[in-house]
Amino acid sequence: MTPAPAIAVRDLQVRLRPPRRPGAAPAAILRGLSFTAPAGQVTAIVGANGAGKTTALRTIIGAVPAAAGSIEVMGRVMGPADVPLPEGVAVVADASPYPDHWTAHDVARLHQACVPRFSVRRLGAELRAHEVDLDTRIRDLSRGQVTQLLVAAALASAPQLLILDEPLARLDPLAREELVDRLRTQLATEDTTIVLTTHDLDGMDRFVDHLVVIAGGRCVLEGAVEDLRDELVLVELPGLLPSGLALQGAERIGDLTRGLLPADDAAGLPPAARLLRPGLTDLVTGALRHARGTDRTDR
Ligand SMILES: Nc1ncnc2c1ncn2[C@@H]1O[C@H](COP(=O)(O)OP(=O)(O)OP(=O)(O)O)[C@@H](O)[C@H]1O
Repeated sequence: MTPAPAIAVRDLQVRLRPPRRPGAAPAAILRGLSFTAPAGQVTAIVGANGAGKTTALRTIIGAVPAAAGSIEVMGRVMGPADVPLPEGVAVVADASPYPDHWTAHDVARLHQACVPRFSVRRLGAELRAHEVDLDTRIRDLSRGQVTQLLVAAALASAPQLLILDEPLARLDPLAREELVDRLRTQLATEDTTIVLTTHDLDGMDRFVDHLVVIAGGRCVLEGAVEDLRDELVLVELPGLLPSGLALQGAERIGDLTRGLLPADDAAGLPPAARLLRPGLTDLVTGALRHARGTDRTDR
């Protein structure tokens, strides 16, 4: 049974005026985006650069106004008025929201004043584990260390729902692996729902439960990863595609044509076809290529 959604977004429309062009008409950034993030699971929101992932997260947390649609976070209907996020939601933005002359001690004081479950001890332990100095001003930390500070502050809030925008982008490979492990532990020990945007799917197959692929401000693929891997097969065929056969997100790799097909349609494939279980990256790249209409079958 699918768990109740921690986040439910329906037909979300966002229009934004291009920055530094006050006279320009607002452009449609989200165009009817719908998806859910099941409670107690890890949802990854992925898509091409500029697809609208950050805008979606910023709209969900109330930082960007929606032109239409509905958002529910842990059962609370958000917007259009200034509805605060429910208690128990922590957000790791893609940049520091704190004044850059602050240190980790200032961040701790702020959270202590506003978040009932915040643990200063946990913040300190998290930062010391990653060798981030608590007395250094934010402007003197590296970008990766700032990410560590934002993640540590979020984890020290003992959140029920943790929303992270591109948390892996600025981390070195080891720190990235460690963060995925920390989030896994958080999920296992505190049953925290995790929703993150990322471009980095390497090693995420066994971490991500629910996948949301966004292209052009809409969701083009959504589902439980294991269900999607059952419902779609990755087909590899030598040579060109036989006429009448269309693979989703098809690409040519050397002499092979490779793409996704609903598992129910696999019976009609030529005998030379190899059928594989798609990984997370196959699902995402296939969906994005298909959404772009750049399926390459004839070269
Ligand atoms: N404040 C803003 N005002 C106007 N347009 C914006 C604003 N923020 C983002 N956009 C535009 O909205 C579109 C989506 O941007 P967004 O940052 O949501 O994409 P993204 O999927 O997170 O991209 P990336 O993977 O590169 O981080 C882009 O075309 C961007 O230029």
